[in-house]
Amino acid sequence: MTRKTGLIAALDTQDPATAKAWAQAVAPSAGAIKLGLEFAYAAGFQAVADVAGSAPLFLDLKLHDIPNTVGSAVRALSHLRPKMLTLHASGGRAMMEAARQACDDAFPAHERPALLAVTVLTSMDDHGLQEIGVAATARDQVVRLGKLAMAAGMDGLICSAHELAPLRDVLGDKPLLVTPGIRPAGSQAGDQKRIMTPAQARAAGADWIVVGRPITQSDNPAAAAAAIVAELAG
Ligand SMILES: O=C(O)c1cc(=O)[nH]c(=O)n1[C@@H]1O[C@H](COP(=O)(O)O)[C@@H](O)[C@H]1O
Repeated sequence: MTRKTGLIAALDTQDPATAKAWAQAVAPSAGAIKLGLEFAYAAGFQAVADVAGSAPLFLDLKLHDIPNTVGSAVRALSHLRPKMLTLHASGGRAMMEAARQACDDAFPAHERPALLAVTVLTSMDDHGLQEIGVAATARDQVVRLGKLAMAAGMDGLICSAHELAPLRDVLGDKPLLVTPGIRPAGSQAGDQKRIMTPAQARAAGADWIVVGRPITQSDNPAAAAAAIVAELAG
């Protein structure tokens, strides 16, 4: 099955004016903008609402706490009407079920965000997992958490593009699969470990790719985002 792969632009900054300028620059290319921990902590949630006014919002707060707290947090965020909302699958089944319940309670049915469970951060590799006591490979751990997350009612998963094929094998077409750790050829990997190019991620079956610094740190963010979308279309 050939999937259409969209671009989510990660606007990681502390400055509302910069975020607004980037949001405008990527608007013709990106299907959504991602605002996350850095921006929300520095600029506050009113600024999140202001920037998101112009584009569908991927709200990346990576919730990870006891079920009651995560459920309450989802309710508290509902006024922002995100299109997608992240939480850590490693928070466990009950935590994810609490988020699902809160989402179903607090959002009108047609405005419910996609709940996306982060499996294994794309900045981790097998060695990094061993250091935190996980003996499984990143690939096996992603599949394990992916199955758990979908059983707990999540709409999709955040993973690296390397795990798209094994996840599709086990879970089929239903989950929305979103892949950060995307690097156009020639760009710096930085802290990302499990990376692929936009074209490789599309070929592997991503629904969305998330790209931050290769766009925001380029001389021309609008052109960088357009080039990524052209690569996805190619
Ligand atoms: O949840 C995420 O979006 C996320 C999960 C993950 O495993 N890896 C990951 O990089 N991200 C986010 O995706 C973006 C990637 O940014 P760049 O590395 O600058 O392209 C950042 O905003 C990260 O917070």
